[in-house]
Amino acid sequence: MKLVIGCDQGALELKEHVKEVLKEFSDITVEDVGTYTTDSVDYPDIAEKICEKITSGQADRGIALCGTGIGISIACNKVKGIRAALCHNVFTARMSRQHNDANVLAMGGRDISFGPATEMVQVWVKEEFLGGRHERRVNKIMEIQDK
Ligand SMILES: O=C(CO)[C@H](O)[C@H](O)COP(=O)(O)O
Repeated sequence: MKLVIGCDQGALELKEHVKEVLKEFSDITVEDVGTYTTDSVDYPDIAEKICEKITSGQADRGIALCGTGIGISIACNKVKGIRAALCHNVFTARMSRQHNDANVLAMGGRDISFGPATEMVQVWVKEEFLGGRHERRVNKIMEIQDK
């Protein structure tokens, strides 16, 4: 799986931690689209970079990080084809894959500590979409963006 990851200044340390976690998965490659310093940036710009990688097929899924995860998830969800899930624990991370087929995991660097983030990422990259009734609902979500 090709993963793209990005953050603003509110989640720089969490991004570096998540990249370390992802090194344990030999079948996952990670592209980091920034930001790379503590200088202030605008999270919608990072969201666009992450989503462009996914919608162009250069990445399968993404991890989007800002201070709370809220802004960057809102921005990602403006992009057609993106289902960004702002998750706060292992349960929501798992459900975002099983029920929502989320292709972007959003987390807050000022909210989630490294321990929970480790488990959330480990679960999220491996969990599969269950399909069935959930597929019908996800399809309806995707139809909304075409209205
Ligand atoms: O969480 C965020 C958006 O939802 C941002 O990371 C946060 O607003 C950035 O704040 P600051 O400019 O003070 O670093």
